Amino acid sequence: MLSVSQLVTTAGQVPDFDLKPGCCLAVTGPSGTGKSLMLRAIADLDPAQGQISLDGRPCESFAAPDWRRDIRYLAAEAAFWEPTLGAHFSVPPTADDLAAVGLRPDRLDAPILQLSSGERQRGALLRAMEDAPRVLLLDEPTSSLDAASTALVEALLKAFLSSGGAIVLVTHDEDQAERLRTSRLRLHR
Ligand SMILES: Nc1ncnc2c1ncn2[C@@H]1O[C@H](COP(=O)(O)OP(=O)(O)OP(=O)(O)O)[C@@H](O)[C@H]1O
Repeated sequence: MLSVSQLVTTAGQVPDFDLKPGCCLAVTGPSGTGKSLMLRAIADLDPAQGQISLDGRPCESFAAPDWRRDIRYLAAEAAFWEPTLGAHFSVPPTADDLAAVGLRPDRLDAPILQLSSGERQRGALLRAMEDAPRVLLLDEPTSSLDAASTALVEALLKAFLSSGGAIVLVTHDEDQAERLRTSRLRLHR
């Protein structure tokens, strides 16, 4: 489904990989080895050399919004530009959607600045999963979460994989990498 070949970011060369539907590539490695730059390059947010394709179709042949609709990037610190979480969705998430990540319905209408970092992180993940993307590029998606919320998010990600989605997961949590991954990539200095 997602194929990455000869990718070079400003941090260096990324090993080639192919990701099939239902598969999760866990990317680990010391700080500063280019994990985030790799995700940003795949999302076509930063210039990079190399070939990236989806279902055999090269990234360059997609209009940028179409590529980023299919290949959804969630930054380690997600940006918000509307006053409330709910305003970031084209269709507001249902109570069940919110419960899947442990968010109370009233969090949708609270000012962004009144959300905890964990609530913002879970809200940003729900937003990234809106409209059924094909691939999720996740940069430390549970870094602000307690164990219970992390378990909810991991269950949601497993359901996404079961439905045929694919994930590139950057994480410093080796146990999480082992729980979710179908393959591993370790970046070195
Ligand atoms: N836009 C940029 N231009 C040039 N260098 C950058 C840019 N963004 C990050 N870097 C540098 O590239 C290197 C890799 O950064 P990156 O954020 O990808 O690391 P990382 O592996 O994700 O680290 P961490 O685990 O701390 O999040 C770092 O040395 C960083 O300072």
